[in-house]
Amino acid sequence: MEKTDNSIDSVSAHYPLLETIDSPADLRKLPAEKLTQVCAEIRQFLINSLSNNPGHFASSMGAVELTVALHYVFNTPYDRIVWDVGHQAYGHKLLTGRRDKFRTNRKFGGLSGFPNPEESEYDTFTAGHASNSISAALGMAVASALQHESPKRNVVAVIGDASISGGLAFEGLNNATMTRNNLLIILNDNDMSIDRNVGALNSYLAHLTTSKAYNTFRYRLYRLLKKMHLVNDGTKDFILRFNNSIKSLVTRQQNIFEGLNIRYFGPFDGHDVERIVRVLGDIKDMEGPRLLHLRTTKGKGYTPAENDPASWHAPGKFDPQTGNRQSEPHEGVPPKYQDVFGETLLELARSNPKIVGITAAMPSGTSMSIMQHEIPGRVFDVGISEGHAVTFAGGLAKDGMRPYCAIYSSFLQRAYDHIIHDVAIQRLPVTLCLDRAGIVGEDGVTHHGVFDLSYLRSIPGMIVAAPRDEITLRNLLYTSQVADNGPMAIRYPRGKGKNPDWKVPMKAIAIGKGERLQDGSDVAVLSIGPMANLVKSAITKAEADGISVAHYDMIFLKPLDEELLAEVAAKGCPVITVEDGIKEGGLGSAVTEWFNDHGHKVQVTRIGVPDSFVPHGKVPELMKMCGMDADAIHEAIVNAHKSDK
Ligand SMILES: Cc1ncc(C[n+]2csc(CCOP(=O)(O)OP(=O)(O)O)c2C)c(N)n1
Ligand SMILES: CC(=O)[C@@H](O)[C@H](O)COP(=O)(O)O
Ligand SMILES: [Mg+2]
Repeated sequence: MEKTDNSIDSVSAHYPLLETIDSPADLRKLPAEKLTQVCAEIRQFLINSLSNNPGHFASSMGAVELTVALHYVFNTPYDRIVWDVGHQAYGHKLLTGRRDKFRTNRKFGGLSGFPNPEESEYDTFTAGHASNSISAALGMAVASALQHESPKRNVVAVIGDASISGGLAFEGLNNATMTRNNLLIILNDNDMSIDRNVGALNSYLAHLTTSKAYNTFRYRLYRLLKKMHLVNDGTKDFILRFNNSIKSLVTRQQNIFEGLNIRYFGPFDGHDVERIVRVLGDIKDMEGPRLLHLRTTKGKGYTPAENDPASWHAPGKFDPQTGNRQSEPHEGVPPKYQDVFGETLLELARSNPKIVGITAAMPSGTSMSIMQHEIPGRVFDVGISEGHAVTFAGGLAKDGMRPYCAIYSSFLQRAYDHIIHDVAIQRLPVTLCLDRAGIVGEDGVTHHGVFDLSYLRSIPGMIVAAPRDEITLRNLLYTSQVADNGPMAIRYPRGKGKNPDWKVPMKAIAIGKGERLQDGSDVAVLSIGPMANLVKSAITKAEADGISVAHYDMIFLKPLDEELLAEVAAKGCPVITVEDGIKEGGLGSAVTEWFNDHGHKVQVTRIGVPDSFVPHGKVPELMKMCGMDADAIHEAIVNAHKSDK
């Protein structure tokens, strides 16, 4: 495990109460009046630690009180807390025995930046992709009821105001009252996604108020009935309906959750820890699904983050005293791929009025914001709804528009059938722009975009392309709007390219045509995407060893360049395929199948992500671990050459 420079962080600072808490059981020994101090110490710890070893900041800062209250009131880990997305769970990590390891957060071999059941029994479910907590927690609550667990197990889903708008969350809510369960949903409403939160539910939540008088009346009524032993399975529904009618009278609005028969409590101040503890104590033992609505401030307790929560979602290193963030040089530096995408799309949209942009809650992350600023009427932020985003694009394309739908590769996994059913079968000209393709680094196992080549290749009629550099990305984006070729996916990586001078005039690329980058006779390397750069370094080394290597950039995984493959087969030399995706079903598979299907006996070595889930760490560390770095490619060239002799 890598040793971290920890000079100014948590170790040197003093946290008198936090240091006594090695598990939630220690927290529960404290009197409730001490919890405010625990919260303050957690915040200070996060500021000190994350300023030096960066990660997700603002969400965890805003969730401190609810985290402390949950571990204080519930008997974790027996009771389950399911965190949605999981980027707000750093406080939870600190309270559950991982304070001393927090300096390794997001580092290779260190703590995961998200809850991870392999890391701790307190991390009850995989988190990273939004909106799964209600369904997962409901499953756990139902499992507990079916198995008549004793003592009764409480199950809590913690979900943000943006994540609850995802389709999967709605499906969970819809199903929540259909079975016997003891589910509690905590809605952590900070009126923010990563960027501004959007959508009708967001506006609804912003205007949702419940009178104090009503809340007090209901608690008292419930407590009284409980005391009189009148709350049981038979009376529960009646009480709920009675409550709802009173509430409609008092508040003059139908509560959306109560309309679904989920008891609603709130909204309460999510930073008043003692109050949250009291409310949780009151509603903890109620039967049936309940939702507690807490209003919180993203970045709470750190003024720069409160003032600009979007920039402080994951701010990188910063000075804890001033809030100054480490700035990156701009002049003469290669651009980020996302910015090449964003600026090129704007350029194309200026001259093609049919072009529209779609983002699923990631305008900044995908740089769709660039077009959004200049042509807001033609960019749609549809919220966390990758499936809807794709089907919506299908509808737009069906009636004449040219949608560019920019989604992180791993999040697009949520929309697989939408791609097939709502786009590909109808051959609609939707361009899927897959950002963060390949190994992404510190976000880890849930976020690596390594499955897309494989899962898109199997879809009939789908064009699947990956540029090796910024200029090819521009040309592919240009190509996808000049003719109607049906659906096209263009995948590109996280981070920067190589070429500061990328803004050259665009030209169309022939669909399904690769490029010979250099000729050679001993070994042929076929790569796709920016892996071409590593291949180039490996070839330079191999040439120094006296091996003559041909290098082809396939550009398209589908359709395959059959002429190019025939040329390679005719060489009669060993072939190495190189891709930054899972080997099963990707470029290596496609090339092997093609040689086999066309009767060519070619020895193929496949380099790519092995058949396992890749953890978190720096990209070069993970590439090395997967046997995909320049050294591994060089070694494969040398071995292939040897075995051919
Ligand atoms: C399926 C999916 N789409 C997009 C994302 C990227 N993403 C991570 S956090 C986030 C915003 C979450 O907002 P919210 O649920 O309100 O939590 P907050 O950060 O405000 O606490 C988004 C869009 C994701 N993790 N998963
Ligand atoms: C929690 C989440 O899913 C995002 O915040 C993600 O960490 C963003 O990663 P990028 O830094 O690649 O935009
Ligand atoms: Mg939010």
